[in-house]
Amino acid sequence: MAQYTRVSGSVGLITLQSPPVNALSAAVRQAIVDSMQRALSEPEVKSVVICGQNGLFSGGADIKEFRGQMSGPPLIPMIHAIEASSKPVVAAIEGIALGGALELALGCHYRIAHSKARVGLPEVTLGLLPGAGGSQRLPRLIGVPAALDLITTGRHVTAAEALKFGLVDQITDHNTVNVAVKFAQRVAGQPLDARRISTYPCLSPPDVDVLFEEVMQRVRRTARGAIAPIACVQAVRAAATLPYNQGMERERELMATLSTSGQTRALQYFFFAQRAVGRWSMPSGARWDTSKPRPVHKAAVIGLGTMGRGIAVALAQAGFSVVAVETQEKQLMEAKQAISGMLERGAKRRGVAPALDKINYGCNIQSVAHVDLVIEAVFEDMALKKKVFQQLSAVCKPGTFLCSNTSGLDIDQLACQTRNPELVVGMHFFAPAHVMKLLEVVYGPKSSPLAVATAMQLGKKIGKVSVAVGNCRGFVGNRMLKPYLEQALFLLEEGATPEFVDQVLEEFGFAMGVFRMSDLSGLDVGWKVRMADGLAVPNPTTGQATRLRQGRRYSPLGDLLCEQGRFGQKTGRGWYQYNKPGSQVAKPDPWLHSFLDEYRAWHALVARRIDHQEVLERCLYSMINEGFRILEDGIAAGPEDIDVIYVFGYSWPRHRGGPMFYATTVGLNKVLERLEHYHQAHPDVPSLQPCDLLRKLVASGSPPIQKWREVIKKVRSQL
Ligand SMILES: CC(C)(COP(=O)(O)OP(=O)(O)OC[C@H]1O[C@@H](n2cnc3c(N)ncnc32)[C@H](O)[C@@H]1OP(=O)(O)O)[C@@H](O)C(=O)NCCC(=O)NCCSC(=O)C[C@@H](O)CCCCCCCCCCCCC(=O)O
Repeated sequence: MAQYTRVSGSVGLITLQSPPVNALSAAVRQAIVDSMQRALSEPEVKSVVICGQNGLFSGGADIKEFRGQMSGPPLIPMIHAIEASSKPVVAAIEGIALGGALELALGCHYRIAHSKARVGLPEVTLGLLPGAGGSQRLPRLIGVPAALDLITTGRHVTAAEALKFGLVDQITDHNTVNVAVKFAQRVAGQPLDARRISTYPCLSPPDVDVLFEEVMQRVRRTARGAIAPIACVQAVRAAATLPYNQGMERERELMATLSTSGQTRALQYFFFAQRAVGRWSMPSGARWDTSKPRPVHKAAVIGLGTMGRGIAVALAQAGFSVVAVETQEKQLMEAKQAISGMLERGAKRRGVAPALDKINYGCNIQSVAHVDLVIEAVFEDMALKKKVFQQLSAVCKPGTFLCSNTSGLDIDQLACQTRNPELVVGMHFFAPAHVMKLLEVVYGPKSSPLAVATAMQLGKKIGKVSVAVGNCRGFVGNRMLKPYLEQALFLLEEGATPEFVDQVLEEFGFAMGVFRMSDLSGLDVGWKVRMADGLAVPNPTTGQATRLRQGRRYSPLGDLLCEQGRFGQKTGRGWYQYNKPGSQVAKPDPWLHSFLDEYRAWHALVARRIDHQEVLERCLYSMINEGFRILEDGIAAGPEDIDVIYVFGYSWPRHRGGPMFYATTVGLNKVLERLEHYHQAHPDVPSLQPCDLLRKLVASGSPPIQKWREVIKKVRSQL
């Protein structure tokens, strides 16, 4: 757990040993305490170095331990004892020093980092604050503004940036432990009073109150209801205004609130969920650890509209050679210009050279003959996509993976157009594709584990969080979006306004309510799909029949707006009005309110008062219910997959863990009971009918989310 050795005659070397990230578990903390005692008691030892094994200092407190009763020596007194030591202690930071690990390093008298190391206090991302003295020592060491930045964002900084801040004393390109040992020998016997950070005054800028006010306002604006960023500001404020001991007391109080909050439980769940989705499996039994990906060197993108452009940029920025194809010369030139601009802006932001030479442009599909993988991103039209897949199958070299960026069409139908259907998968990016982190990798019944593994690995290489999902209409994300959108429309019919529904959803934590989001994406997208499905029909017969289609309740409100040319932001009118087409500032539209009044009158609907609770329950529980159906159908392997898709692709507030985790915080029995209630009131809305898996989970005592897979297995084996 930590090895103690004496090196170079007079240096006690404590090596943290707890794979994979040397987290500061109870056993590691005990070993540090024991090793420090030994180092202090051995007269030959004049100084101490703390490092981590395998080139990695430590990933901080062991997050798994937060779930249960804490045992072993607590971090705070351990770090105080190190700081109070009469012999100098040097932290040798390789790889990472995050959270509690950086707090440990701040308790040391000196910090030496490898040039490639990264340090940070990411506790805020787990719904916590640096609760082992980090919120009090960091501002004393690097000043209030820099500490506020690091602690409220949780961002990792490079060794070079850490040196600039004065967070580390030295950086090296050589063996960090050797450098630290030599350094420790040099400083042995020197006075330590000036090296104990807790004794430093906290130097604040003269306008510190204004600074805290500004930061607090920014944090409140961006936190979307998360409490940890606010507590982080309060803790740093305590460092700036109180003596160290009182600041520590404030840190403890704030930490006590955060560590017992539902938000930290959600964020810790999400931390592990993000990692769990990499361990994908398919119903065939194929898995991440038994399926080897094939290397991709050269990729192609077919269709250079908004999505294709973003995908080409994401690939080129990650170092892939890209062939970008658009069949019309004029569109190709426009796309080339747009892509070059995106690459240049991205490169400027990251301080690197733009990867312009990574992309070759072509008008002819023949130009993709030699690539390893193609991503088709043409219009969302099955006939067109089928044609492209036939052409690709004829043109590409044997073994080329053929992927579609469809957002919900049947992957199997595309695979059937090719000679090698096992090489076909969906790669569903989210707009803007070079920015959004999510990638749904969609396997059809014929997709091989090799194709899935290759797409998953490619996703990782271009910086995406990739989730493997099965093939069905809308896959996971868009399939769950359907009942959510549908409920929002029904609520308008029954008396709500777009502003009210959006306000409730934004207060819940979504970056954008459903109507603002629809205006941004374009109302015509869904309209075209509904027309293709025979749902949206021009001039339907009047009366009740227009609100009942294919045997279920249907709201034509979206279709009616589209018939008026109101496609959202791009036309300057949608659920809201905008100053001009393309503007992003949504304003309530009196025209829309009269339109809703007329619509209700026409259909003899009496507007009623709808409250916050009903908006949340109907929109979210119908979506969650669909999530349970997706699990039941085996489209997602586990609830973590759904939650990761929703946080990264649909702006679900991370501090609520994702829709399936949220259901556990509400209580599965409550979700079931409310769905039953709403289904009784709206029997013609099938998405409100609670699904079997939800009933089974409630009947089995609502097990914790980590145990759902066992129940899902049982339910699926009974089908
Ligand atoms: C470290 C990483 C950057 C590595 O990334 P990489 O991509 O290489 O690998 P993975 O992310 O896949 O990780 C590999 C593997 O390791 C697991 N793991 C990673 N970090 C941890 C960890 N810290 N703990 C446990 N496990 C970890 C990970 O899950 C993977 O395994 P899996 O099986 O899931 O595949 C990257 O992993 C990373 O960023 N890690 C997280 C780093 C982090 O966030 N660290 C901060 C942790 S929180 C912390 O340190 C808190 C401190 O401030 C101390 C708080 C002290 C509390 C004191 C109590 C105060 C009192 C309050 C209560 C008072 C009550 C009262 O008074 O009444």
